[in-house]
Amino acid sequence: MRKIKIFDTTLRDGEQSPGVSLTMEEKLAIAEQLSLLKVDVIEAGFPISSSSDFESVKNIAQKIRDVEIAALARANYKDIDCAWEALQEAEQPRIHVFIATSPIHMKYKLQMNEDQVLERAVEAVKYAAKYTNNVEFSAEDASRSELEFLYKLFEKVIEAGAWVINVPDTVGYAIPQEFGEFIKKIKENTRNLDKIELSVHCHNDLGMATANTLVALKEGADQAEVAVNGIGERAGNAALEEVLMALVTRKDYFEDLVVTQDTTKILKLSNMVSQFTGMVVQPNKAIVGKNAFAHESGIHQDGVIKERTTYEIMKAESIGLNSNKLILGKHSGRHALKEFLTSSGYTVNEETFEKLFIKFKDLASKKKNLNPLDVEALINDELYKTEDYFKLKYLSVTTGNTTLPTATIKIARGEDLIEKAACSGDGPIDAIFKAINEIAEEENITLISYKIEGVTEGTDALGETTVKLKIGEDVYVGHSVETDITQASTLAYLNALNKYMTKKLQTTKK
Ligand SMILES: CC(=O)SCCNC(=O)CCNC(=O)[C@H](O)C(C)(C)COP(=O)(O)OP(=O)(O)OC[C@H]1O[C@@H](n2cnc3c(N)ncnc32)[C@H](O)[C@@H]1OP(=O)(O)O
Ligand SMILES: CC(C)C(=O)C(=O)O
Repeated sequence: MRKIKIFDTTLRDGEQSPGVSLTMEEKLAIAEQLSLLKVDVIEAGFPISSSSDFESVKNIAQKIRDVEIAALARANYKDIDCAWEALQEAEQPRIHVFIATSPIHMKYKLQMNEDQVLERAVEAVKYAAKYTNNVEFSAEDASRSELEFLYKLFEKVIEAGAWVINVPDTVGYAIPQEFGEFIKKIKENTRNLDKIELSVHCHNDLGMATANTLVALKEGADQAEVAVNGIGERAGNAALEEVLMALVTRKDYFEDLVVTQDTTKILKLSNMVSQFTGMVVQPNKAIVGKNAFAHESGIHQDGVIKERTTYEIMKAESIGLNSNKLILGKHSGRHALKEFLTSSGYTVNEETFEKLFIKFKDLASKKKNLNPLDVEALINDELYKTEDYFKLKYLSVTTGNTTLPTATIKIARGEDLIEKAACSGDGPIDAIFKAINEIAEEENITLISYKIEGVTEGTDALGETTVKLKIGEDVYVGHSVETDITQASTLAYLNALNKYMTKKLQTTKK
């Protein structure tokens, strides 16, 4: 039997998805869920890339136990020092050093030749190994690199102290059979590779990240680098839920491979990542899409009623879908909500619980059929909200086919200064956003996307609103869940602005 390690890079490569910017609280919440799912390694960030990445890695390293915490570093002393500083309080720290090895990357990007890259890689791994014996080395763009060069380089970095060798398909170029052969050759021709761990990190540019990962594991790789919902640079990374469920569901095929994760935590984690990143999961997405366990056509429904396995290869409960048997509604009391929180893995103090209970009752009285996802969205909103610098006090919107859409809004700014604005717009939402901008008085705010989706079906569905604002150089994702879509849009816009203000005020204090 061979234990496969699941290395999650949602917080590092996942956060490299265009337009995604997670707050520290959101990153910590995701890390907590990853730890409940029992991933083996959490790549918490790339500390040198920004002070907020540094702080997030540090925070996660302090708080998340029983999991290896990795931090990324280029092959230079400054990056490695910074990664190590951020990892100081980690129970099981890992420094992840990388350098590109393909002719294209070496020639054009690094402007280095093979000897220089080899020397730099060895020097960097030796340096990182002074801090910890848990050093991972990645040969960026390995799948487009010369094999002979990789054998030599890997041997040297293993000698220098690397404990994990990672083979990334950085640009998602590999084809499964070919990638399997590639891994096999690396295993056969690299001296001492059997004494350490071999990893793969596959991107999805041609839609083959999961397939490439699985074939590599079958050929002897020990670790799969994945991200929740398959998010990541460009078309994303191999999806955690796909790799994991493939290994579990096709145990007959992957007979000698063992994974130790709790798959029932998948759906909650997927929802959280989707909510915080604003990257909505496509309905037909494998494992976590809302259609993944739904049957629409009669012949399929008939089959499933007679015998579930006719059309289902996995149980919905195995990923945490419908596992909660308590029906929450407007007649539910504190005990039921507490039970829901506990069984969903949330721990809250009494004060937060009371706030949540009031919000829950309010929601339940507006919405007849509460679904567990509605309640989870409400909990996430309450638990991981940012400081409310701008607070909504009053909102009135008039619109109609013969009326100019107009929004009147009152917002508490900072401690207690109440400001008022009234604006008209192309539609009610446009009018609301203009009125908020008038009060916020921030220059260079650009709305780059606005999305509203029903969390559940029906006209009383919760509107899950996601707003992305570009302010200066950064993108801020605001999120809100309400039954009233004008209110949801206002709160999502304010949420994005509050994230911006939190960052701005933190920077001013420093
Ligand atoms: C495949 C991957 O996912 S790699 C991780 C990608 N993630 C990121 O890039 C995170 C966000 N990045 C950033 O914030 C910035 O790029 C920073 C802070 C990391 C670096 O910023 P800058 O110092 O301004 O450099 P910039 O990004 O413009 O260029 C990268 C430099 O690193 C060099 N470099 C790239 N990879 C490596 C490496 N693995 N080891 C050593 N040097 C490297 C490049 O050659 C270039 O060097 P040059 O300035 O001498 O030409
Ligand atoms: C840093 C490495 C592992 C990476 O993200 C890639 O090559 O895609």
